[in-house]
Amino acid sequence: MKTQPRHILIVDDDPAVCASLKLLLRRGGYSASVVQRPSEVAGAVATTPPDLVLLDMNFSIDTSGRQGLKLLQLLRDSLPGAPVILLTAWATVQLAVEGMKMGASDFIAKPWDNKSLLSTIQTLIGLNEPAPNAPKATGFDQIVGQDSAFLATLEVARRVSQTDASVLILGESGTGKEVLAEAIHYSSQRQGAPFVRVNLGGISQSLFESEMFGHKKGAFTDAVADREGRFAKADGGTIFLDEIGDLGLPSQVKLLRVLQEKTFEPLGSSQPLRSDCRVISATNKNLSQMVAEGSFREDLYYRINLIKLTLPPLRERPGDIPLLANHFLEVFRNVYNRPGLQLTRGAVAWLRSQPFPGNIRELRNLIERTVLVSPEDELQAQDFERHHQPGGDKGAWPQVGALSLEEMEIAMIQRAMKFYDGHITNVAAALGLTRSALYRRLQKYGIDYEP
Ligand SMILES: Nc1ncnc2c1ncn2[C@@H]1O[C@H](COP(=O)(O)OP(=O)(O)OP(=O)(O)O)[C@@H](O)[C@H]1O
Repeated sequence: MKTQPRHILIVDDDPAVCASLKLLLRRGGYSASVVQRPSEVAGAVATTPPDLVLLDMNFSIDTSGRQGLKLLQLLRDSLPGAPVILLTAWATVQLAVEGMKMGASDFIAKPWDNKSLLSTIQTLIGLNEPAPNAPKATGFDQIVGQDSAFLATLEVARRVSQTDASVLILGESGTGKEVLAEAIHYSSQRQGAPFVRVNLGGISQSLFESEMFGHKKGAFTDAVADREGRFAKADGGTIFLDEIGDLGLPSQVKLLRVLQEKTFEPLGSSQPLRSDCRVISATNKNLSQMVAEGSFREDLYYRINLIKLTLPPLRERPGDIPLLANHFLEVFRNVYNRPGLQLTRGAVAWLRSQPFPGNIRELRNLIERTVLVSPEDELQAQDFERHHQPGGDKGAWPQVGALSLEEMEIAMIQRAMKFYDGHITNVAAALGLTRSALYRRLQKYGIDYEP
């Protein structure tokens, strides 16, 4: 059975823009029609309801953009289900933001990039269609969970993995944001190209440009050689912008420009480079609140979240705890070569009852710690209780610069010695050391112990 091509309406008063968009869309397999006068939009929509609308925001009769917003309102009222993409000039990004608030799906700055415009259209139209019976993508195999809200999020992630749509993943620390970003990448067409993770919370403002865009030798005092930035490394693949909520305002504007224009200049070079990379961002911050408070740019917020995926905290899906616990136990059976490892029913019930503020990471770490220090293969509730440090996996690290590595090592050994009442075998196992390596350190740092 041959399916009808999807229909797209172009609303723009510039005949040259209309002609080139129409050609592009037809080549992309869509049917397209054009309306150049605002007064004709309602009629065109009524005659052939489009699946998607491309709407210019800068009509020459009204440079303020009001005309565009009025048309957007009309389209939202008459075609509530059809996505609208706004076409704007770079200088009028604020206008696009207003449009997004009124329900537009995305905005594209003129001059647009053909490939990314087609990919945005494909994504938005695809989201409105029933789920395809495509085989499940392999990148998702390692993701465990049955909770219905969680599965709904995974389903959207699976669908968008096949597109180049920008994705924003929200969720508390340890809920699996990075795992999900990787799954999207490894089940996309880009799976053969790099997945480049950047922890934006860990990059100082002064290093942002050199880290992201690279630099030429001599661009600044320490630039002793050319250096490739993260955007160049991610070319053809996916860039994962982790902790994007921690990015300072001056860096936000630099990032927005690259995402908008898909080009960047390494420091010390005037030669712009192109990066064809898919952008996935993540944060545990409340970005919309940050936008309201002015600490996160609204235009950047809309640029990165064509698709927003929210991962629930583990305490909201306690039914998944037994599944995850058994999954991790299987991992550690293999890693530590202990095929007999088992969880008692009591242990599963106890794990289920815990709030796990550090989410899945905390659960995983607790299981690993308990496996490491328990001589028995059958793990009981008490074994877990003993090694549980509620919230201890979340934010327990000292500030950068507060301690040297050596000081941290000493503090950790002292803590473990106290925790196990000086029981050397347990302390060594908990720290991942052999007994003799632990003795060497105890002597080196002058920590008291009973031989
Ligand atoms: N659904 C899941 N199934 C199996 N393992 C998971 C799942 N979600 C998370 N994990 C595991 O939990 C740990 C934490 O996950 P991840 O690093 O993706 O979290 P995060 O949300 O990115 O955390 P942060 O915000 O602190 O960077 C990892 O070891 C990961 O393998």
